[in-house]
Amino acid sequence: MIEFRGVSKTFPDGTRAVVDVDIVIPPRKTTVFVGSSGSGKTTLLRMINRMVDPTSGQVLIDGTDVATREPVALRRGIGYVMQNSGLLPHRTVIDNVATVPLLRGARKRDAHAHALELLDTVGLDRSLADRYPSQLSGGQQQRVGVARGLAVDPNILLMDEPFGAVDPIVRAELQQELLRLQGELGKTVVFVTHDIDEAFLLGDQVVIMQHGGKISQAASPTEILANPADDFVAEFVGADRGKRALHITEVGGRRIVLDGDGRAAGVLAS
Ligand SMILES: Nc1ncnc2c1ncn2[C@@H]1O[C@H](COP(=O)(O)OP(=O)(O)OP(=O)(O)O)[C@@H](O)[C@H]1O
Repeated sequence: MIEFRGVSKTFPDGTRAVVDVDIVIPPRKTTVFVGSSGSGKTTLLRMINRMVDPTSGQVLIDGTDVATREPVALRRGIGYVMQNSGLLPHRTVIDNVATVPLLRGARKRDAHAHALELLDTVGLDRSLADRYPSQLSGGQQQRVGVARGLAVDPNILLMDEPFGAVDPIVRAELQQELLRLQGELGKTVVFVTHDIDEAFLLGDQVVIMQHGGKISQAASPTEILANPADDFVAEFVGADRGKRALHITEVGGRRIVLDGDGRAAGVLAS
């Protein structure tokens, strides 16, 4: 479990990125931070692995304040996937995936064997292992990024707009793939997006951030759609447009919430 207790972040130039955030992120579920540009989503995410430290308040992982953890060691135990994959351009796919395990002292042969398995896990052909990132499509690069994030077998996987830079069809594929993976792996996933449809599709818990780094609502997609906390949320999720008359359908054993246009708005926990 990850817990934010009264967390604020003011950058040295005076920008108040996050203001007094209290939130519990349950284990083995996907929590999505969604909001417009500059609402503090990335800052909040980065406080989990100490890429950013709060100005006040605490971030706890399983009851331990991350401020007491050595940042590099902390980061090596938490998967991190970012937009544009963040792959090292001069290293092959397999070396990119194996980077952190090798830094942690794994033997090269073991790290590579595990990296190949991870390519299977994220749906990539092993024949791509010796390519360089520039020789892959955008969607393939993102899959390598996810494989790299999983390479240390983390309990927590942080994903910062991981599908933001790919076209809509590939994006939909990657979203489905993440739902499948999460069904198998059951990580604590914290995901940042500015796309409310993506948030509702992927999130067990959706955290709606408003400009100025405050949380407007944190709840399941269905709760948010049924009972938006305020006018900001209602407008942000489109509830005011009457488009989201919800109904539920079953696809592949999962209960999917559809909006008035028949678009997937969320998946109900079974
Ligand atoms: N290092 C920094 N120094 C000063 N201000 C910063 C710094 N990093 C972020 N900010 C500011 O803090 C606010 C929140 O930024 P953050 O990146 O967390 O937002 P976001 O919701 O993730 O936005 P986006 O969707 O555009 O990535 C913004 O106003 C941003 O300009």
